[in-house]
Amino acid sequence: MKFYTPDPNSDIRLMKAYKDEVANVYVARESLKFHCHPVEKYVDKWPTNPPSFRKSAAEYLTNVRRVEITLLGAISESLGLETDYIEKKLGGHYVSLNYYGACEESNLELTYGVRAHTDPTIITILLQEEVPGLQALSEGKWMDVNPIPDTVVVHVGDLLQAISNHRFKSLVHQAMVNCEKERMSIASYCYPSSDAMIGPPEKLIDSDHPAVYKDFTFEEFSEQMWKVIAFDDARLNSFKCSAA
Ligand SMILES: O=C(O)CCC(=O)C(=O)O
Ligand SMILES: [Fe+2]
Repeated sequence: MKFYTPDPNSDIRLMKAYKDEVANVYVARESLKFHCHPVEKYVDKWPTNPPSFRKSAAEYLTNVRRVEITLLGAISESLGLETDYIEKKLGGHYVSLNYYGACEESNLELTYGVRAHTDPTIITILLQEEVPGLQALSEGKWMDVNPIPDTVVVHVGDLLQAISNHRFKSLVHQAMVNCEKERMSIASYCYPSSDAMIGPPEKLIDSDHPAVYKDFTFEEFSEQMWKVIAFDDARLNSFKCSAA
């Protein structure tokens, strides 16, 4: 338990399952979250048990970063922007190793892995092992996103929604638990640097697409996130052009 800390700014943090007394649900996820870019800066803080952990994590996370940059290049181009438009905004990278224990049948109805949310990221790359549990909201209905071997899932996060002036919408998703098998996943959260300007570029604003958001920095967004406890893109509301 040496990684357990209530400090949200810690470079590495173990988070336990908890009961949400207000909603009367149990959130079963246990996760180890840590900063991972650049790897050399943070690797000394990572677990040493099992002994292969640091090497395997460094290799995986370096490759994930490469995939992210390629994807962000393709996303930028699809928006008619320079290939490196989003890459230039990149800053940190945070990872969450998620563990969901199998649930007792009598508790299943009131137990979630993770409740419905969007990610406060540009994109998230999720690797699931073979046990299903991820669901995405599509046209008002929950859809299972079952694992496919050697395949990652890419979530659009709130910040890509803002940068793209709503051409991309952040994905509402949740993780369910089951009574038979524990489940694990690795979520890699891709963040801008604190001074990066988020908000739509001129090219994405016209009379058919008025600017949805003002310019704001990732630092301002992060401050806001601690003030408004929202689980979805309501985190962006105070940056809307129509906001008072
Ligand atoms: O474990 C999953 O399938 C989802 C995890 C997730 O949504 C997250 O870490 O943000
Ligand atoms: Fe998520």
